[in-house]
Amino acid sequence: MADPVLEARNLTRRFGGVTAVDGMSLALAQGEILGLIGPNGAGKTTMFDLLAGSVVPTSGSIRLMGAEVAGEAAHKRLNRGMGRTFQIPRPFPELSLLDNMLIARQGQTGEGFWANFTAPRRIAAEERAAREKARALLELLLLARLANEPARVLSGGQRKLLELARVMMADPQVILLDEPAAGVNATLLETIIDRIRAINAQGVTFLLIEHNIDMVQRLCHRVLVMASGALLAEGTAAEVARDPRVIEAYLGGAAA
Ligand SMILES: Nc1ncnc2c1ncn2[C@@H]1O[C@H](COP(=O)(O)OP(=O)(O)OP(=O)(O)O)[C@@H](O)[C@H]1O
Repeated sequence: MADPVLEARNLTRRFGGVTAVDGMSLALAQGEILGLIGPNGAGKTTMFDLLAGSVVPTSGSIRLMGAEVAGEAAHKRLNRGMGRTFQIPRPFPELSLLDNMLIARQGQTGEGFWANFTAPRRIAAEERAAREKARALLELLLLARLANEPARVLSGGQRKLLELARVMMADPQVILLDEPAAGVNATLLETIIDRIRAINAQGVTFLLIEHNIDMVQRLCHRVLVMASGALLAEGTAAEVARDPRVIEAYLGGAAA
């Protein structure tokens, strides 16, 4: 693969005596939607946390847009152009959607104490631009009519949309999605699939871990299957679904 945006090589993570991720490698091509699936306990969440920076690898390398980031904190990866969502989004419940969006903003001039005195006009212009961007993203994620409502009124699926909008405030080139279908009703699931496609069409690359195979089949260009901390199979959703090793891994997991 030419210049992957994100590449993990031989990643291993041990927790005491348990090897959750065991020499796993993957590469994410610019513009693709890659799915990461596997039976319970396969190591998907740990792999995701390693890529996102919330867990440090025991060994191995992670390159983001060519730079080694394995030892770097999650917020630094956001500055480098990679954002993540959480399986259970936790917006500030009493703040409006718009304010939740503005809080997600990073590195604005107004954050520096002296800037308030030395560059008031620049700060005002930045705030106006951020507000416009937040409104445009709420529009893109179909939440514009709720912009001034407190986040607590949102359903599980709408929270996922808000979280995606918040991540987009940082203009990421890569977004890691942690179970975007979990806790989402069928109608909103369609909206989420449609919006991920729309964002992907703008050039954003996605990696998602997901148990909802229907969503994976419809969304992902390519799928990796993990089992026992390592890569078991790779292909389109249809290819991996008929792979006997994959069927065996899922059945084995179900029987355990
Ligand atoms: N913090 C931890 N401490 C000890 N063991 C852990 C820890 N995190 C994960 N594990 C173990 O590592 C293995 C992989 O877990 P992980 O959660 O990554 O799998 P998963 O594929 O995401 O599973 P699921 O689909 O059930 O969420 C499991 O055996 C799990 O018990």
